[in-house]
Amino acid sequence: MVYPDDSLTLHTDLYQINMIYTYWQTGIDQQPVVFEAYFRNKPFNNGYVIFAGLEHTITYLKKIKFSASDLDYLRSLNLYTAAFLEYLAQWRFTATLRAPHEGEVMFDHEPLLQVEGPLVDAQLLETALLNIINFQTLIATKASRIVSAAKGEPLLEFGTRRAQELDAALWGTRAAYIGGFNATSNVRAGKLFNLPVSGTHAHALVQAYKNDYDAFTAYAKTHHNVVFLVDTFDTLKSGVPNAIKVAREFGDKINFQGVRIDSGDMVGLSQTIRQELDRAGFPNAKIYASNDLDEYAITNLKKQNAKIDVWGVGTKLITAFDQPALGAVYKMVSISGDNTIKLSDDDEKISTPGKKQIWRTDTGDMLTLFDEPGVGLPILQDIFVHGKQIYQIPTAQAVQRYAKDSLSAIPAPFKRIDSPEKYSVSLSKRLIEAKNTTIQHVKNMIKEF
Ligand SMILES: Nc1ncnc2c1ncn2[C@@H]1O[C@H](COP(=O)(O)OP(=O)(O)OP(=O)(O)O)[C@@H](O)[C@H]1O
Ligand SMILES: O=P(O)(O)OC[C@H]1O[C@H](OP(=O)(O)OP(=O)(O)O)[C@H](O)[C@@H]1O
Ligand SMILES: O=C(O)c1cccnc1
Repeated sequence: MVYPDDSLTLHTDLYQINMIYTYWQTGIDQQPVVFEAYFRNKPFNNGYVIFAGLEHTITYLKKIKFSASDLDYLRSLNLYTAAFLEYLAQWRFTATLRAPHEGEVMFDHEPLLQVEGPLVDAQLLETALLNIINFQTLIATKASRIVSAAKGEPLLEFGTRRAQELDAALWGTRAAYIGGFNATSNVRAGKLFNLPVSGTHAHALVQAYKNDYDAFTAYAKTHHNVVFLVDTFDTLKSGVPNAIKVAREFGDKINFQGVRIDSGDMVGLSQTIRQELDRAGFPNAKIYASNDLDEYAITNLKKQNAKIDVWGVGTKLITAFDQPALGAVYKMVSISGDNTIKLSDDDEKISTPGKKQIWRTDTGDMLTLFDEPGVGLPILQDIFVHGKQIYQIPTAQAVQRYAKDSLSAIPAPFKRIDSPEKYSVSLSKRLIEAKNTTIQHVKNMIKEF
């Protein structure tokens, strides 16, 4: 079924709407609250994350309201009164959203998003906000690790065919770009986000012409800046010699860029291919490689002195193969000016109450109460104020640059992809006091009950 007025407003869990119904019936839906999103464990045992998802968050919030078909659908559930549906029809987003710059380096327990406003607004948004930032931050972080392993060599994002459906491919490749990838093979992502697009050709081209020579010749006749895929039948006996033959025959006409290998022993093959290309007079031709690559495979291949210049990475990046979810949660930290907390037997899971700010200094980050004076750079900034967008979305290029600069300000030991040192994130004295007071307060409440 396609609804002409479909919206993302119902992209939420049913329980959010059920809670809003209760808040509304009991008259607390407009109480001022603050919710914050944060994660407890850094993914991939990495030392940091790259915050991503802000652009999608903004486009989601800009359009959020219940459409006629949204309301018809809710009516069909027979869970709510007509008066409540009318209330939803009139509802508009009026909260304030704070977030770090997209591309900012962030750490566990730091607010990635802060929503301040009516309880109804903050509650409705939880699911979609977490859905967006959990995925994109995860992929940008994975990309950043792969970029670190490639040590400045170009990285192409090839993951669309293996991504978890269309949206994940699209926003995932943008996140990969923020994390430092140079280009994507996804043409729609190129169009929508103005990302550089790039690509070679597949085995099908060689199969279609039945042999390497005819395939490369046909491709060379129709393209400039060509990269030939040389491993369809036999890399060294057919693919590489025919690539060289065609490159020589076409000369300047095709601006031969190099060859891609996608199977076999990438170390031995790349070393031999390098010698062959050099000997044939193509010392500037590059060797592209792809095939289940990630930061570990790239590190391993480099250690073995593989002669690879350009890395194509798909599946393991776009699916965050070794850790498919970032566990950011979204917790209420204050209601009607009172700090509030979620207790747990597990100390790690006790939330830190109060609306917060993050301050970055040379010696680490400090979380303070929002209005407390801090030292260093404040990380959370206003994105929407009372429902109005005040932050302009930068270009993807600017976000990528921001991520690079943000990362270069963090000392190397915290950025190792293997066993990084733990970056210091501390709580201010006032925040610790607020936490202890709130815990004591809740314990007294339980005792009285
Ligand atoms: N010399 C090497 N050292 C370490 N890893 C390598 C080396 N050569 C290839 N790899 C990596 O090993 C993995 C396994 O490759 P595998 O042998 O399954 O591929 P293949 O059989 O050659 O190709 P395919 O099955 O895709 O046609 C790939 O991720 C590849 O990038
Ligand atoms: O390996 P990835 O990191 O996911 O990169 C994308 C892969 O997509 C293509 O393969 P294709 O779908 O043709 O399958 P293949 O594995 O048989 O080459 C390409 O040749 C890469 O191998
Ligand atoms: O352009 C390529 O080489 C490419 C694109 C998508 C997937 N694998 C390879």
